Amino acid sequence: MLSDRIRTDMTQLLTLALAQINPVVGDVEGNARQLLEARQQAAEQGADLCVTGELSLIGYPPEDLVRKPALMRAVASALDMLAAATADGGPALIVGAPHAEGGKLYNAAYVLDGGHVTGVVRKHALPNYGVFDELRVFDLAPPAGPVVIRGWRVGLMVCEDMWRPDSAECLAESGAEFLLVINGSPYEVDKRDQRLAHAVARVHETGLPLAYVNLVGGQDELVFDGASFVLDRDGALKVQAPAWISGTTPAHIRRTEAGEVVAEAGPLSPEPEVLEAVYSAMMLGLADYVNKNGFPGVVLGLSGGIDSALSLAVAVDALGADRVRAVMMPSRYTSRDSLDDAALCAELCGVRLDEIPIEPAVQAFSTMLAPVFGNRGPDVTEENIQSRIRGVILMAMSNKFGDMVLTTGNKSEMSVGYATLYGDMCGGYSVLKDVYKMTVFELSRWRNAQKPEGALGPDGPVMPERVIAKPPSAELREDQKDEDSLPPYERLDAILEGLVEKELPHRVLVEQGQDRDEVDRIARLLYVAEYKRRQSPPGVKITGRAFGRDRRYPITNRFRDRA
Ligand SMILES: Nc1ncnc2c1ncn2[C@@H]1O[C@H](COP(=O)(O)OP(=O)(O)OC[C@H]2O[C@@H]([n+]3cccc(C(=O)O)c3)[C@H](O)[C@@H]2O)[C@@H](O)[C@H]1O
Ligand SMILES: Nc1ncnc2c1ncn2[C@@H]1O[C@H](COP(=O)(O)OP(=O)(O)OP(=O)(O)O)[C@@H](O)[C@H]1O
Ligand SMILES: NC(=O)CC[C@H](N)C(=O)O
Repeated sequence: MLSDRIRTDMTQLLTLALAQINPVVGDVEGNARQLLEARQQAAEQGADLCVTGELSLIGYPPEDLVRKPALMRAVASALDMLAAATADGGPALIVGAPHAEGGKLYNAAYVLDGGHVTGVVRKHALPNYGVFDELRVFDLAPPAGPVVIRGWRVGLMVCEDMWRPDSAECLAESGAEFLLVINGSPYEVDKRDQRLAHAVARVHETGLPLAYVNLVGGQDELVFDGASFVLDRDGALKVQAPAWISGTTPAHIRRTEAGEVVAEAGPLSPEPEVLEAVYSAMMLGLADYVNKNGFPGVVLGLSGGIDSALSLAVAVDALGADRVRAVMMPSRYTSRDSLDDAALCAELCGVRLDEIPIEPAVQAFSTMLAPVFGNRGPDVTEENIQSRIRGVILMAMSNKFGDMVLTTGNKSEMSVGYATLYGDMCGGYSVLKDVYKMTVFELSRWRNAQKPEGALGPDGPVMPERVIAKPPSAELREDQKDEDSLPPYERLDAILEGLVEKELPHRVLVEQGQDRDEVDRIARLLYVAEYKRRQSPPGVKITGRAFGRDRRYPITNRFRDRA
């Protein structure tokens, strides 16, 4: 190790390994093994310092788990083991872990080197907005000075610390040579631009290079996209690690003869385009949910419609065709086209398709309920019974074979409550929950034209063109079309975009060309459907206003926006 240090000092070069690991929340031993593997890779790349993401030892976000004394005991023994492992002369290791001190609990970065803990930096800025609730479980620490690692004064920060100026300012004033940020930053559309904007601002304020290391992988609704990077002291992007995959990317920080510290050019992975990123988030979110929770695979209802066709494609790409099974459950309203389209989707994706007609169950319920319903005519009750029968069948398949039910509702439907409680809403997880119907069309066209990196599904199309082109229908009554109950999806999604994503007053939407009555009606449906959303399964967060933690409204709520 001594010879390594001398080499580093002589060349004035610090080699970092930006290690994107995929921890499982609560699996301290398994995560510690991943940290050792990352450090091994870093050693093979000749790194002096292996850097991992925020709370890499316990997974992020740990929520109330972090307050369990038994978890903290497991953390302490894992840190002892990891510190001891650094006595071998290999790279120093930065691990994200909770840190208890003076009766308080901090979200911290540990520096392990030469067999010891050589530094602990506590997070100063705790995010408490959107999906984050860190003030609930962690205490705030004052901004800190740099930590010395292998003769370098490193400005170490934890995630949100980079999103405000004070930590970086304090580090620069107290002599940091470069900024190093460990992150648990979940993906959302445009998130990369947000991160870069904050990182560039910190670089410009301090004149220091900045290295940013993120986690990768799915944790319930959140998906961490990796995409770690390094900026030079002028804000130029010098290293870009790949999005969506675990692995270790080398980066070099150099002291020049003029006494400046610069980031050297290294690997630059291309930035995925928006649809590819959204699709990758859905794949990784589902794969990690299913695998980390120990399901053999998933089962879903395949109707011949676009939502279940796209959900099937994502599942096959994420898990492989042999871990996905589909069920067509025709009723008297199911068209020949729907039967054919479902069969074609299953064939294109290479999955097993079972057919279970629901008519016998529909008849049985009709007979059973007739004495109570008396002479009341058919209405939405009978529509929902069909949807619920399908839910019962899928849950029975899940119970019998162990596969998790993949629910298929999209954000447009979940916004206005166009789904049946305990019917098509039943299931364990959803990949479309946070994408509007118009995006479902775009994603389907996109996936038919290309296969994303890492996908396990077919090279060619995943659904016949007709599934994308035909008018959406729930087929719960004769000739039913979604547009009988809802505005066309172009209009519906534009209104929802305004109401949900941008929280615009109705007046502004009307100024943008929307119809006042339609906006008021959709807003009412949005408020009224809150009860359904509270009972809906979790699903991949894609937008900045995912239903659930990002957007919290009361269920019991008489407010109506008149502005
Ligand atoms: N505030 C509240 N808190 C708790 N529970 C509340 C509630 N308000 C109603 N409820 C309960 O919810 C029930 C109504 O909800 P629910 O039974 O789901 O039924 P509902 O929302 O009335 O009907 C479902 C709608 O979704 C459409 N759909 C169904 C299936 C698939 C698709 C599709 O295209 O994907 C569309 C269907 O055509 C129909 O228009 C009430 O009878 C009541 O029991
Ligand atoms: N005939 C069917 N066979 C199998 N599953 C069905 C059938 N009809 C509906 N489902 C399941 O219920 C979900 C809701 O479907 P529905 O057809 O009512 O509306 P949708 O939101 O337009 O969905 P899709 O575009 O998949 O048809 C479907 O995605 C599917 O999982
Ligand atoms: N874990 C964090 O502190 C994350 C918060 C930060 N704003 C982000 O999304 O990247």
